[in-house]
Amino acid sequence: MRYILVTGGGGQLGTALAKHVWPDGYHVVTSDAADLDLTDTAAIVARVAAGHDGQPFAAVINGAAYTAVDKAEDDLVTAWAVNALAPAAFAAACRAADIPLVQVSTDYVFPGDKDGAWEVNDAVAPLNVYGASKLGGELAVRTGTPRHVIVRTAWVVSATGHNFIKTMLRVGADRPTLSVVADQHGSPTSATDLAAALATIAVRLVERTDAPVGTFHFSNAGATSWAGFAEEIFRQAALRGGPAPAVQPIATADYPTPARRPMNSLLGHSAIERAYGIRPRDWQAALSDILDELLGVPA
Ligand SMILES: NC(=O)C1=CN([C@@H]2O[C@H](COP(=O)(O)OP(=O)(O)OC[C@H]3O[C@@H](n4cnc5c(N)ncnc54)[C@H](OP(=O)(O)O)[C@@H]3O)[C@@H](O)[C@H]2O)C=CC1
Ligand SMILES: Cc1cn([C@H]2C[C@H](O)[C@@H](COP(=O)(O)OP(=O)(O)O[C@H]3O[C@@H](C)C(=O)[C@@H](O)[C@H]3O)O2)c(=O)[nH]c1=O
Ligand SMILES: [Mg+2]
Repeated sequence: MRYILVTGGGGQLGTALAKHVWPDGYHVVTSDAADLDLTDTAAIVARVAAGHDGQPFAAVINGAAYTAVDKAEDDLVTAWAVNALAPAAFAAACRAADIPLVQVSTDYVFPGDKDGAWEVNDAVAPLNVYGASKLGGELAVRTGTPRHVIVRTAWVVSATGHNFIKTMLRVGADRPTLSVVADQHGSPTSATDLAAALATIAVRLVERTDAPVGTFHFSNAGATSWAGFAEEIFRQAALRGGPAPAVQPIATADYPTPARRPMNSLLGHSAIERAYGIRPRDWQAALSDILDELLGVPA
């Protein structure tokens, strides 16, 4: 049996990685905050070294993070502990055990001032504490262990956990109109699709010493704004008897938040397709699967 340690077992991605159908012989071992506190670097190193059921881990996927973007502005130390120092501990432990590490990062490492999609070698310049702390995690992994893959993703959504779809459905049930920013652009990502991509990468890293390493981007295909995303959520929700409030497009300036966010965080997929043959499906199709789970299949 090949055991893969997955952190953030209670989060969107960790849940999807546990549900993913892995190849025969692979088994996911999840950890959550209750059994492995990621602010405790010694505990991280010990956990990776301990392996599972008398065997060393075959790989680690660090799916946990401090993801509360606005709260991070006032909680710098915890954000950096979880998003930067914990990945450093995973890198050190994976290097010592000679096993691959898959680290998940974010579109928020980019400043958002590009016209087209961000490619993997574009210059990073985070606008907020969350993005800066995630960049710290990238640097720790990139310099800490050679057998690593960093996958930047964006706008992660699923039927479980906290995310934009669930917020829109909850708030949309109570209000006739929702104001949503229309000038921030990006690509929504199904946690299920992301999990499948990460599983492909992890298996290849485990089985082939010549598997591509480095930094890649994964999101669902296509681009939208948060307002465009909200409109499509409600269009598809209405087909399932869900809420259908009007979406009022607004400017970022009219929706003040503690953290600044990138105006364009669209991610380019050419690197992950070239290295791993991964081609994401459209975000609207991924959304449809999530709404099937949340609201039922349309009549
Ligand atoms: N959500 C998004 O829109 C995006 C996410 N990403 C990245 O994707 C990855 C997965 O995100 P996602 O699944 O959405 O995140 P979630 O917020 O759904 O889950 C994060 C998980 O991290 C755990 N965690 C947080 N702090 C600690 C800690 N101190 N010790 C142990 N566990 C901790 C949480 O546990 P608990 O709940 O128990 O605190 C939770 O299970 C992360 O690396 C994130 O940065 C990238 C781009 C977009
Ligand atoms: C709820 C709500 C949000 N918004 C805006 C705020 C923000 O610009 C945008 C999305 O809101 P969220 O709270 O989901 O944004 P946020 O938590 O910043 O989402 C980010 O999370 C981190 C973890 C990432 O890595 C990013 O890829 C991204 O997904 O929509 C509205 O305009 N109207 C609303 O009613
Ligand atoms: Mg959020």
